[in-house]
Amino acid sequence: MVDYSVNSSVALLLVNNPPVNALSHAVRKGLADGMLKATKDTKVKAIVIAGKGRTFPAGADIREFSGPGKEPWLVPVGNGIEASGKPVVAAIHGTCLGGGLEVALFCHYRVALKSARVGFPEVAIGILPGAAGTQRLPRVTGLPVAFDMITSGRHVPAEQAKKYGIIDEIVTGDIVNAGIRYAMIMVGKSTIPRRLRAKPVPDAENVQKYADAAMAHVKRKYKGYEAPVYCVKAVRASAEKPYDLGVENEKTLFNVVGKSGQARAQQYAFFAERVVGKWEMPGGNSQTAKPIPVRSTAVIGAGTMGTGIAVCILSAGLPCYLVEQNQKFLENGLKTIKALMEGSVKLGKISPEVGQRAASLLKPTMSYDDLTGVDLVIEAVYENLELKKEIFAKLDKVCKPSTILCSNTSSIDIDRIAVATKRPEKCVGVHFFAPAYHMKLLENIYSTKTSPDTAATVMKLGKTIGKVPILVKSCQGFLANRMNTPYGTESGFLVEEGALPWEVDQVMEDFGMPMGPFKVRDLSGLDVGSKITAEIAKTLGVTLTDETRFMAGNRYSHMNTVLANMGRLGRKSGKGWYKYEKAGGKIASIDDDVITVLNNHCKKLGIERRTISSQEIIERLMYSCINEGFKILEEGIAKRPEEIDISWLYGFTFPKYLGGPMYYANQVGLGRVYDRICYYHENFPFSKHWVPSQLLRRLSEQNIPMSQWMASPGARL
Ligand SMILES: CCCCCCCCCCCCCC(=O)CC(=O)SCCNC(=O)CCNC(=O)[C@H](O)C(C)(C)COP(=O)(O)OP(=O)(O)OC[C@H]1O[C@@H](n2cnc3c(N)ncnc32)[C@H](O)[C@@H]1OP(=O)(O)O
Ligand SMILES: NC(=O)C1=CN([C@@H]2O[C@H](COP(=O)(O)OP(=O)(O)OC[C@H]3O[C@@H](n4cnc5c(N)ncnc54)[C@H](O)[C@@H]3O)[C@@H](O)[C@H]2O)C=CC1
Repeated sequence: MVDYSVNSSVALLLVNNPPVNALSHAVRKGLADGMLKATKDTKVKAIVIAGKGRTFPAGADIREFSGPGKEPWLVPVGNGIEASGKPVVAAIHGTCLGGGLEVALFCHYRVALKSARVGFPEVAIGILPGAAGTQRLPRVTGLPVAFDMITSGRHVPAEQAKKYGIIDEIVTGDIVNAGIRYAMIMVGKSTIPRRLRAKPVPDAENVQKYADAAMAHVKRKYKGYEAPVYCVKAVRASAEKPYDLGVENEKTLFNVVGKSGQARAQQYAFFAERVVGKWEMPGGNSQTAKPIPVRSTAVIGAGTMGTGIAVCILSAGLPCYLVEQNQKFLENGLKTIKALMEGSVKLGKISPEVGQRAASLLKPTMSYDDLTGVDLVIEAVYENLELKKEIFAKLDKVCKPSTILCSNTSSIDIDRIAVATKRPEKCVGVHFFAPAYHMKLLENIYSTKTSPDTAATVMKLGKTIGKVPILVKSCQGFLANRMNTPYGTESGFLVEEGALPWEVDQVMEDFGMPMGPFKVRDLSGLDVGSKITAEIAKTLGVTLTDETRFMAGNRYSHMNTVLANMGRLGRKSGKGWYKYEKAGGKIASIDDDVITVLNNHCKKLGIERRTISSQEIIERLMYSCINEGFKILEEGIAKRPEEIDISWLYGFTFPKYLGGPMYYANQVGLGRVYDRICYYHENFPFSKHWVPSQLLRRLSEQNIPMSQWMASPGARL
């Protein structure tokens, strides 16, 4: 795991643990043994630590965190490195993260390729740097940078890291050779002044000010997450305690936060994100399918979604046609894209060069004939099957035979659109989430005819444009919207039965959702929901009135439309489920008028309002969705619970510290969740979403935890 060699007078400790050279037990042992050997060998005058293959160690082996762990721990290994009288150089390429950066900070010198990145991403997996990183980084960078890097987990490019003092020199060429050259220059120099443990933390007297600011920041930005709070406490101690006590304190904090449910959930989410990249569908999978190269693209429709999607594509440096039917909409769309790109540059999401290049990559047009040569088209016009079919038929005629035709439809079965073409195998759904330039989920949808190569192409495109792509089978609403539907429906029923909108919102925000369901409705507009309901009613032949309580035998709440009909459209009209400081305002406050409307509505319907507990609110909103999630698995719409959890984490900003709704269900206990679903089914027989999933029933009755079920696909159904 650590290859040892001596090159003239320099010993090389080359970590060899693909793919990311994680600091597993064998690597730690290899480093300790290598240091011992190099120290004893009188011919060795300096030592280089580097990584073989793609990277310097990218951190501890996260999989080891679920076991008891084994000595040697990283701190004693690091102490051995630091105590060496022979200069030790970390030669860094790729990603030097977490424990990897801690190893580098134990070394006396650090050189890096310009393309390398360093960072402490532990906070993202619910822990803190536990091998003295919280004590050593502040001694190099000072407190503000250390607080920022450790609580954000951001990866810092090598040149920036050099400015912070983390990297001593940017080198070129082969990293091992560059490390050895640098080490030879350091031969004979005392290592004592390079030992970070003995250095003071700069500006330590102002620790209170920096720590308070950091704590206020993390409590606001990472509300509900425990790890950032622990990170602040650990870094703070670096300025308040002698080095060894600071390290002890870090260990104590690490042991608490590292054993928390949040850490386990966040580590599950880390691996779930990687699992969904290994997709499978009838006829192929991520290993066997071949994506076609995408060098040019087009987006049809310059509305809300089309412009957002174009921004994603342009930010990745890909050329993009933007096609509209209406000149004014096209001009407005271009203005939106320009503003969004400028905003991305300002926020540092893209470089100014990429921002400038976008102008030449974007090709607005009103003519489909320009699209002959593009590799991939994304349609984002109104949600209307006939219109989408018309566009797909047109694209099928003008585009070259290899062009992949994608639809951003939020609900229409892809098969129903693909029939309009002679290339159904090249038709696929690519469902972005609003705002498309911001939300990380890309829900790719295969139809009965989509080929694995087409699926591979959109999965790869997702990664290229910085999204987390998942692949699911087509059905009405697909995975994300279908599963999320009971969340909205049940919140509507809860306010009819006695809860107040702000009570429901508060409970769900305390649960961890960034915004309660009624604030979300106000944000997207009550008219939007009301129009969708009206469309469904039309299809079902139902005439909606204020007294309507059922649609096609299913319970229904008309309250949203009642408010929308009063002109209460949400934020945009200054009133909705809440009232706002002005039309377009953002500050929501409780509105007594809504209570009056609700009371009148309930009186009309003969509903006696009652007190509803927080527990019931969470169960009704979450368990109804979880039940649907199990049906989605039963039907093979998603292959694994990980696809479901990722869709909620990145499509609906479900808190990562709960892992995702399916992981959460497993934590609650599938038996309990199933029993409560049965209870609600008995009490609310007219809501289809409470009909218990058969898969959940089986897992619950046989007492099979989801983790076991996930690990043995053969046991599925
Ligand atoms: C209280 C608990 C008791 C526990 C006892 C043990 C105590 C030990 C004390 C430890 C004290 C030290 C503390 C410490 O050092 C903390 C850490 O270092 S935590 C880890 C920090 N590092 C990270 O979080 C990096 C995570 N990885 C990434 O961000 C990306 O993988 C990376 C940027 C490195 C590369 O990205 P990319 O090229 O896109 O590749 P993939 O992401 O697809 O990864 C490829 C492959 O590698 C697997 N993998 C990646 N990182 C790790 C890792 N750190 N451990 C294990 N495995 C890792 C990844 O899952 C992929 O494999 P698949 O098989 O494909 O899933
Ligand atoms: N708005 C949202 O939050 C989300 C919407 N979607 C889906 O994305 C699609 C687009 O939705 P929005 O962007 O919200 O709609 P939108 O109404 O903002 O924009 C649609 C645009 O398409 C243009 N258009 C219509 N016919 C056209 C044609 N024949 N050729 C070229 N352009 C044409 C219109 O002029 C309009 O500018 C829909 O299918 C919707 O269901 C998906 C995810 C989220």
